[in-house]
Amino acid sequence: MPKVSAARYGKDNIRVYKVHRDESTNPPTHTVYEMTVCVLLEGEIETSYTEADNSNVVATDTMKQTTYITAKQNPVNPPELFGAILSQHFIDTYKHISVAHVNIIQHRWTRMEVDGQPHPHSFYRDGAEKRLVQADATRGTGISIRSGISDLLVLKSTGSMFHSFYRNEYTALPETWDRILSTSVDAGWKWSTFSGLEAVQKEVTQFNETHIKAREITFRLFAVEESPSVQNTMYKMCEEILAAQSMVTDVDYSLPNKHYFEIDLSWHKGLKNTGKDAEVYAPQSDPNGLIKVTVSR
Ligand SMILES: O=c1[nH]c(=O)c2[nH]c(=O)[nH]c2[nH]1
Repeated sequence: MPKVSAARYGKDNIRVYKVHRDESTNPPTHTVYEMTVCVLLEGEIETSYTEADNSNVVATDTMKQTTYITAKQNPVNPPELFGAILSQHFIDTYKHISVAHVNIIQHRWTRMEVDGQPHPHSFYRDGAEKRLVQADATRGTGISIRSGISDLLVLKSTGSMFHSFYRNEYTALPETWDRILSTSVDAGWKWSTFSGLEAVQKEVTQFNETHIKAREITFRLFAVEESPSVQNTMYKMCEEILAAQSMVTDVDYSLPNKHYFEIDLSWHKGLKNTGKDAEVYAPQSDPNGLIKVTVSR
């Protein structure tokens, strides 16, 4: 007899925008937030699959409406707090729901500078980088949160090496002591499980601080390190984030190695464009290296 061994369902791609208006300035200063939310619920929902029993189905439309109402009635910044409030709501409200998974992708709206002044209500998208939160409320356990960043595209034009790697008859790659290093940063830091919403609220200032710190560590080590490999540089980033925030138990990075190939132009009038003479390179779309790590305390 087959049985449901895992099931969750919900609403994905719930797009939410919220404005905060500070009326104490003239004109009022607006701060805007935009996010894409996914809510997935688990619990005693098997019979909706096996017996067409919808009596235990919280409609995915209800999840969307709940997301809007929760955003209206609560802060959406930091997104970790909003995710915790929203996920806790579902297990508090529905006794047959045991786990609520809330995923938040926060998009960038950076304030414009106009005539050297921060503009009160105009913003621009300064890149594809996203701030991420996965907040999961589990009945009887608490709220687990992973914060992160993704799609942060970076490049350094020197200060990266890759040599002394394993060589055999399948190895074509030459060693290099000076290469271009480019990646799209996807990083996360998992917080030790919060006992409940109050525990999240108590630490609310830590989330934005740690986001800023993790980003700063990523930038600084990427830039300053004489990188011997993607592996070693990402490990050092993890170590520093763990050292910077005692409530973080695990840090993970997933880094594509976006290759830039030298182009030999010597066939054209002996043009020198390799080694120390290399100036024009061919950026590669694919294939790319992909290096992942999780470092735990
Ligand atoms: O930093 C790197 N790590 C690798 O594992 C690898 N493999 C490769 O071909 N180039 C690189 N670079």
